[in-house]
Amino acid sequence: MSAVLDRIEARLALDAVDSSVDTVAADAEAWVGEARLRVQGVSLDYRSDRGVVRATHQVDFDVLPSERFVLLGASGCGKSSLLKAVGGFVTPAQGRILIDGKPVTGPGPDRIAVFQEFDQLPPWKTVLENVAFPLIASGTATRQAALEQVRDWLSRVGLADFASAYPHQLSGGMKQRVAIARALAMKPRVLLMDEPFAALDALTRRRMQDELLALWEQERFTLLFVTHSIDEALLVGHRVLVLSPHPGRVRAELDAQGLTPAQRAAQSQRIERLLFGE
Ligand SMILES: Nc1ncnc2c1ncn2[C@@H]1O[C@H](COP(=O)(O)OP(=O)(O)OP(=O)(O)O)[C@@H](O)[C@H]1O
Repeated sequence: MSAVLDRIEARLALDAVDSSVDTVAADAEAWVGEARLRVQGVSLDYRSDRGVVRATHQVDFDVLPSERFVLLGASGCGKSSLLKAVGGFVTPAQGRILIDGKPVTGPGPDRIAVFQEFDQLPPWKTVLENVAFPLIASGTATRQAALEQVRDWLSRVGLADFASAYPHQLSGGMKQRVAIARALAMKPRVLLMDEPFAALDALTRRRMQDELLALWEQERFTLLFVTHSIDEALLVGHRVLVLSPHPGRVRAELDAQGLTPAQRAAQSQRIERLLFGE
């Protein structure tokens, strides 16, 4: 794992030397063996009575193990569609998606998603049952083992005292913590997060971002995170993929790790120019 992190640091050092290079295509081949997730030339179409809507056009990116990778773009640029495609819920019209080198052909317990909506938790199940359900239903753990793991996960997200509460008894932030615990308990190869904090108030959102980063420090999970907030992208991501408006195409891939406040402000302005023009 540390070898991978060393590679990321080496990559960042290289990019610092040539900050005019937006994409990492130049040495992509050297990374092939290490990518946890590969998205190659992915175009996504939706068919309706009114014809075909192209959501993304020939999008490429790689995510390394333990990397936090962010998809950023304006509303309608296809961020959620890309996440759904990685989740196996949408089949690409062009291109392919690989997890650990194997093509994605449908949903699977190796890719678990956390969404923005608070109603992603079945309201008739307690917090404990909500987190245990995927572990037991997928056969990942026996009921006994699942319940032990769940108690551990609830402690890690600060909900040890709420195991027997129902979702309607929780705040929005607490519900998102349950969803995160439920996802991480499955130890997914890639954790998918679709604007998970967008429906929270600003203070809770900021706290949840910090908590997510603290959990990542402990668990080093691989994260694909969707947002339309430049600040959130630069806070959460090691790398940020900026997508153009509808249909989404790759505008740039930027480093966001270890930035000083001045560098972060510069990256933020750069992203604004990419998204909105001069
Ligand atoms: N089920 C669907 N049927 C038809 N068109 C769809 C469907 N889902 C998404 N689209 C279209 O695909 C495009 C991309 O949508 P998507 O939700 O992926 O964008 P997004 O970047 O996640 O937007 P937002 O930030 O508003 O959630 C949009 O034009 C949208 O209208």
